[in-house]
Amino acid sequence: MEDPVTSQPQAAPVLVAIDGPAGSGKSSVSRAAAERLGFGILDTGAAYRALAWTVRETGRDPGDEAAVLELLGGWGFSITLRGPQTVEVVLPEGGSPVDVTEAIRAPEISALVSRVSGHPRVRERLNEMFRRAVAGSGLPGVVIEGRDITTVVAPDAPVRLLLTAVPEVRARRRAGELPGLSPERVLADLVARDEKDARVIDFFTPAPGVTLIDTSELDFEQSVRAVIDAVRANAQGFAGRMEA
Ligand SMILES: Nc1ncnc2c1ncn2[C@@H]1O[C@H](COP(=O)(O)OP(=O)(O)O)[C@@H](O)[C@H]1O
Ligand SMILES: Nc1ccn([C@@H]2O[C@H](COP(=O)(O)OP(=O)(O)O)[C@@H](O)[C@H]2O)c(=O)n1
Repeated sequence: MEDPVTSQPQAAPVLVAIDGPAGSGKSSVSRAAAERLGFGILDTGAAYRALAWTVRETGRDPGDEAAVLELLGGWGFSITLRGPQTVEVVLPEGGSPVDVTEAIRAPEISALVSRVSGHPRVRERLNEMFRRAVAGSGLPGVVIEGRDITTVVAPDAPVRLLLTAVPEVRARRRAGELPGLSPERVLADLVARDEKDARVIDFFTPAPGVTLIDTSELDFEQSVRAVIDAVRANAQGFAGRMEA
């Protein structure tokens, strides 16, 4: 890709890969860290959620891999890599983009998404989409967060982190965002989803070379600092591209 001003080839963005279970702080902590570093952020879970939303909206069977792949052929997806998150999809039959930023966080979508994300060929297609989005972003760096970023999507990223926290802490945090649901129900839903997701990818154990950050005892600001410190500790060769 060329720099539009200088016409020189642009350097590929520095990648910071972050994985972790539900409620570990991946989205919120990674976003705050990315903003301070002057990097973009790609929330891959939002893509799986948007796909699950589309599967539901179009009445497809989430357990039918061929049906989900067929849908992907005509599916449009876009997500902002900087600033407030906006997620849009274009349905396979076309039409204007639909803003699903809020809708994809609904508990019905959380309950459905593991069925859609469990299909290996669907994962391959989304992974290609993630790599293209990052490579063509024109940004100095991008934090990519999800479940298999450190191991599958960007195993060669110079910074690879696994964020975690004990289930009770993660559920308490998530319950704070879902005031209509009891903490017990939130914990049960979160543990059930982690179990389903963990059948496909191990996001509890750091792979070789991945730094584990346990945020159970850290508040939000301490967690952001821990991520930035870990990025700095691995920043040989790209320190000049970070703002923080
Ligand atoms: N270390 C922390 N201390 C307190 N609250 C946190 C911390 N990390 C995340 N949170 C809050 O917990 C909730 C879930 O975090 P989120 O980033 O959505 O997790 P994930 O993306 O891993 O599911 C959010 O409301 C977030 O602000
Ligand atoms: N890289 C990823 C990211 C998300 N996912 C799936 O997408 C779902 C939603 O991801 P998310 O990151 O929004 O979930 P939370 O941790 O925010 O609750 C997960 O439960 C997984 O099923 C995945 O399979 N691989």
